Amino acid sequence: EDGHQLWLRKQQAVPVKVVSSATNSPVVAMAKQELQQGWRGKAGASVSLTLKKDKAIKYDGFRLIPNGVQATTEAGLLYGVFEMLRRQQTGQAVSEGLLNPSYEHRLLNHWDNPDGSVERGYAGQSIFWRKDNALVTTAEDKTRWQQYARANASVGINGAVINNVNASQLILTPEYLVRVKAIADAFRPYGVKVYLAVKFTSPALLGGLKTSDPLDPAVAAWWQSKTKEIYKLVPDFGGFLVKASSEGQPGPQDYGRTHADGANMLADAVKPYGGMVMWRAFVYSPNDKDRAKQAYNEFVPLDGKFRDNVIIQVKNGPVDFQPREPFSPLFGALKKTSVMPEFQITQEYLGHAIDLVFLSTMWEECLQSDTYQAGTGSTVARCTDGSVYPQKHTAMAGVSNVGLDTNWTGHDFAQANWYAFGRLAWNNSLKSAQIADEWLKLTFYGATAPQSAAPKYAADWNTNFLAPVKQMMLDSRETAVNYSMPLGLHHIMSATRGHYGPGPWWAPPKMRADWTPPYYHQADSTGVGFNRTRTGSNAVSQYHEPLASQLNDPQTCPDEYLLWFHHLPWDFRMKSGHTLWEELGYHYDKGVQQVRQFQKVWDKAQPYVDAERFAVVQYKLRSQSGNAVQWKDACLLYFQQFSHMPLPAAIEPPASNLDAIIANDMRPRRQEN
Ligand SMILES: CO[C@H]1[C@H](O)[C@@H](O)[C@H](O)O[C@@H]1C(=O)O
Repeated sequence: EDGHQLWLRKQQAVPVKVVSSATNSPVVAMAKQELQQGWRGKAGASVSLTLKKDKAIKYDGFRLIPNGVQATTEAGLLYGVFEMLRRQQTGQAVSEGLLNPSYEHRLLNHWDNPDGSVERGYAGQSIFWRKDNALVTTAEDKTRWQQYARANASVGINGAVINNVNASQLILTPEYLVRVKAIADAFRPYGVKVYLAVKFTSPALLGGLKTSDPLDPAVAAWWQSKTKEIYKLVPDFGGFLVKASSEGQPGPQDYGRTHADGANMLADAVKPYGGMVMWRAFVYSPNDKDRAKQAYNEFVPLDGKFRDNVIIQVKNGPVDFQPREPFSPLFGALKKTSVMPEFQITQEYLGHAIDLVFLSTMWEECLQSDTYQAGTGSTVARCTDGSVYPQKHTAMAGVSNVGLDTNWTGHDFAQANWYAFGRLAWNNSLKSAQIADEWLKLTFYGATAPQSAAPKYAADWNTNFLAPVKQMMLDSRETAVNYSMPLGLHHIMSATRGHYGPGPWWAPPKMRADWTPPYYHQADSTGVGFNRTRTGSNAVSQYHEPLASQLNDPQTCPDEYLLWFHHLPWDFRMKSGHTLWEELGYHYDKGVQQVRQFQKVWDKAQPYVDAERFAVVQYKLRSQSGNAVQWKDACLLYFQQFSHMPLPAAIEPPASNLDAIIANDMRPRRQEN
């Protein structure tokens, strides 16, 4: 029951009078309802909701004023109400102040397919689409979409792309568009807009055209009429998201055109309605053998060539949502083009719905990385929110982890990642510690005791639950890096188990060369790591100075990125004084020890958590602990074949041998990349 309600649990609210000068639109009505359901301030207080011109308020931001909220948009009022309630529920003062969002568009991307499956989804089937093209909207669908939209609104998320970027043309058929409209109708009172991912060859596939060449007038006309059809059903439709010329998806390059040609053609179609095009930079291109360099090479020459309602959507790192990557150099490269970060909330490479990993620290690390685009302080956050170079539009996207599971996200703690994404999209300088603190209080405070419990409960809860569990969350991502891909290792996960668990040894036959080991780790008797320095692929040159030189030199490259940028001998002397080989061993071992520590923390948390969630999380931590051992043993034994060195005596000896581990990994399974 509690888990189902996410961080929005039923409150023991007290009466409140709401005074509003705003017309009673659906959004304003929702703001009132939330106040009445959740008010924990002074009983009988009166709260005003005021719509008023105010130059200091940006986008759908708001002001907290004495006893009320003031905004320029209805959504701003709703966000202001949620902010007041959050503060009441987490014991913070509801002081006055101006709160503006960092980004204009704060979106979830759902990789949901028309058949109800979710690509890289670990929380059950899609909440939007069902098997067998069942497109009739049920009362249950509607309720679920409303709950989903409400959760989004409570953290400021104002848009959702409701289908997979590996898009099917089906989504644009009249039958599917009817359901798109139903979803948009359910979202609207919460200020959440619907967007669609589109397949570039839809004009040929659906419209029967001979080509989908973006410069062909008939193709542009097809998109214009399709766009008109969509806006007729969904007048506030947000726009299109496109994955083009990547992983088998068609794109403008199939017709000898550029990404700009493709994006602009779609941008022109949605422009009259105020729509946006989010064009992904996650491309594969023959422009360089080093995959990490390709997006930059592809898009930098196009800077300034995009319409002003196009945003280039860039994954946080240059390869692919690995447990740790340096930031994508594109963030610091585009000056005349709007650029936005894409984070992955679903844990494709971070233990699916089994491992407890709080991703906020990873996103914070990326947002706070300095690109030096316009001198010191040009962080990724500032390069994307328009503070370094002005951007016509700003946005942030997160690949959602939501599915039909009763707790929405598979792992109870994965709810925190949805929450954290929203909070960071609203305020890109928030600290993960604050986000974890809020989420834990909202989600768990009083779960096993009435919330009005004696002060003693509050004190005990803070010491025995909040402090240790928060620390566990804050340490969890580094822990996952330690037991899976420390020191800059990347893309060494299993090819047979959907990227879960270790697999530095093998890829299915005929797999792309850049997915086939040892492409990413380059382990041999001379050492390990990918040489991206000036003597190697020279990916370092895509970064600005002084960072480029810092990364280029193994003596100054941070340990976290060492093997991302360098191929180093096994006996390379680390800053710690250990050899590289020893250091690897210590990191893997530390990761294992850390998960065991998490198990202890959670065991002690038992009195404060309802039995069901306690047991499930406990069980998952046990699996995670076993999986961490597997990662450690597999990777150390595998790399030892090349290092020919003994493992440090202080680390736990492997529990299994390499042959057995590999045999287990290669057990026939459905092959996935
Ligand atoms: C939607 O496809 C995904 C693919 O499943 C995933 O393995 C990879 O990380 O990224 C792709 C992308 O981001 O487009």
